Amino acid sequence: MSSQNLVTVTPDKDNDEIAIVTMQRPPVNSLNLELLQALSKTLDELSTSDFRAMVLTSASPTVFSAGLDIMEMYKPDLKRAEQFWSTLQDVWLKLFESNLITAAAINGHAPAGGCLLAMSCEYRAMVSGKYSIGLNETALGIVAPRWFMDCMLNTISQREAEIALTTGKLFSVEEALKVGLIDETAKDKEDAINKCLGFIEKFESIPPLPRSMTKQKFRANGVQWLKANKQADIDEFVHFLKFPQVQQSLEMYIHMLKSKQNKSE
Ligand SMILES: CCCCC/C=C\C/C=C\C/C=C/C(=O)SCCNC(=O)CCNC(=O)[C@H](O)C(C)(C)COP(=O)(O)OP(=O)(O)OC[C@H]1O[C@@H](n2cnc3c(N)ncnc32)[C@H](O)[C@@H]1OP(=O)(O)O
Repeated sequence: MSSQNLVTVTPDKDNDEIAIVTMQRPPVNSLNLELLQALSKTLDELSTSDFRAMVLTSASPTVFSAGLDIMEMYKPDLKRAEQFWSTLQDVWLKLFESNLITAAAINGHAPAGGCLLAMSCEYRAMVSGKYSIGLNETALGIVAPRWFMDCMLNTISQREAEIALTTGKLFSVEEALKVGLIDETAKDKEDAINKCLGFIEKFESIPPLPRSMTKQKFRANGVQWLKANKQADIDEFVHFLKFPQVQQSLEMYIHMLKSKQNKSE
């Protein structure tokens, strides 16, 4: 699949100022360099378009996004790893600071980088079911970067965030609702999108510029840190990948994912 097809943008059927942005990298929308590049390009295009709002969702029936593609971190080509991390930073900055009204229709699992994308939006409706969402990096033997943490702190309390991150917690849909990691539950993807549209409607009579400026002021802290430390953050990521213990943890995690599959056959 060419990178052009990894993300689709379609106007909402009832309101052509709202973009439905769909990630479609089977099987689980894991965020590899190409999907991140497609997201980055889409966010650029949206920022200069007539769309005033977007709903981020996934074409998978059970997974919003499985987070970063682990294969981008396991025994990586270091030049590509730099480009990968830099593109992830750009996607986060563009989405978190977007002038558009942003909402996530979370139609399935959203671990780690998947949770980051959802938290970067202003509103989250998640389909009920046996899905999970959270920053589970420590469970993989890796450390969520500071700006992942800042993003979670923009969503739930510091105490909940610290416990969740140190334990690598993946919240069930009910737990996520209780701590405020999601705003609403939905019965299916269509319902989740409709709930996001309901959130977007609240801004019908609010002028866009003061709205987006207010949002950006609320979000300035985490953003300023990353903008000032972009290269240092890339260097730290690449350095981190060189640790044998990190590679070992990733290898074990990949085996675990594969054996999980064998068990259910
Ligand atoms: C201070 C130092 C700072 C420096 C920073 C350094 C490091 C930190 C770096 C980054 C932070 C990391 C962020 C991340 O996002 S890491 C990724 C975390 N993701 C996960 O843990 C999710 C793993 N996946 C799952 O749990 C499940 O797949 C699922 C999402 C619940 C879906 O389950 P389902 O049963 O539907 O699918 P399968 O498990 O059978 O998967 C199908 C297929 O996809 C492969 N796969 C799944 N997830 C990933 C992934 N994240 N990356 C790559 N591949 C993935 C899986 O292995 C199967 O592959 P197969 O070939 O066997 O079909």
